[in-house]
Amino acid sequence: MSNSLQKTLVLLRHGQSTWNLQNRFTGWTDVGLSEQGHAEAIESGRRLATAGLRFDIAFTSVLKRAIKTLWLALEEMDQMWIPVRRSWRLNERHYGALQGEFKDEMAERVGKELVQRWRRCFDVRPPSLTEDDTRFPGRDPRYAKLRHEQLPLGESLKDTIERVLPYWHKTIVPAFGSANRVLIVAHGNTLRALVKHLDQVSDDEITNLNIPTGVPIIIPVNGAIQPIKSVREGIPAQLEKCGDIEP
Ligand SMILES: O=C(O)[C@H](O)COP(=O)(O)O
Repeated sequence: MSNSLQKTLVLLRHGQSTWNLQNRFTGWTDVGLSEQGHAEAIESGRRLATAGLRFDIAFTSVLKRAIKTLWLALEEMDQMWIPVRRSWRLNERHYGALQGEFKDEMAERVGKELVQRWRRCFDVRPPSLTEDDTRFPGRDPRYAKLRHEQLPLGESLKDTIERVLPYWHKTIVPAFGSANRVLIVAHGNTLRALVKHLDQVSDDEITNLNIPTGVPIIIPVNGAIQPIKSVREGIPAQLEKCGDIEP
């Protein structure tokens, strides 16, 4: 590995999932990729290979839509051999009792404005699960090592940031010590959390940011693992605002 290489972080949201396609709140529900999502993942690998990027390590969540996207992208780059680390801390934001609900049906029930607030406002939590709910993560063996207080019942973006950033600081940033190119394949809201941190986006402004599925965001970083230019410039512009009524 040459140390003269520009250190680069790439963020990639998983390809479209079957529940993105059905427009359902997903969160920690472990759904697979749709046919389109599968194609998006392969295309993301193609784009990264065309950009000449070779990775030293990859990070992902413990949810298969992200893991499969990573596999497909690495396969396309012929880099399936690189080390991969998975963590629950990169999981999508937990959507509480909304998980499984259809977003448009929910908007008819409670109003589009509230649905949009749940989805995009910085510190608005979705309605909570209870621990006897089958969707409670404490019932899932992959979370058996989490402390009770780490098991979410429903998270705001603020809560999500609070569990993503310790992983960023303790595990991902140190990985750059021996790696020049680091790939993170994660989820819409965990990537919003990272972009908020990297670009120092205000709590208010972050409500405008949406991360598209399957589009790699290429971020050259300096020695302190800070972006050399604005991360948001590399992300297609979005019109959503906190509380806005979506079309
Ligand atoms: O968990 C979900 O429903 C999606 O992955 C992200 O949904 P959002 O765009 O409504 O936050």
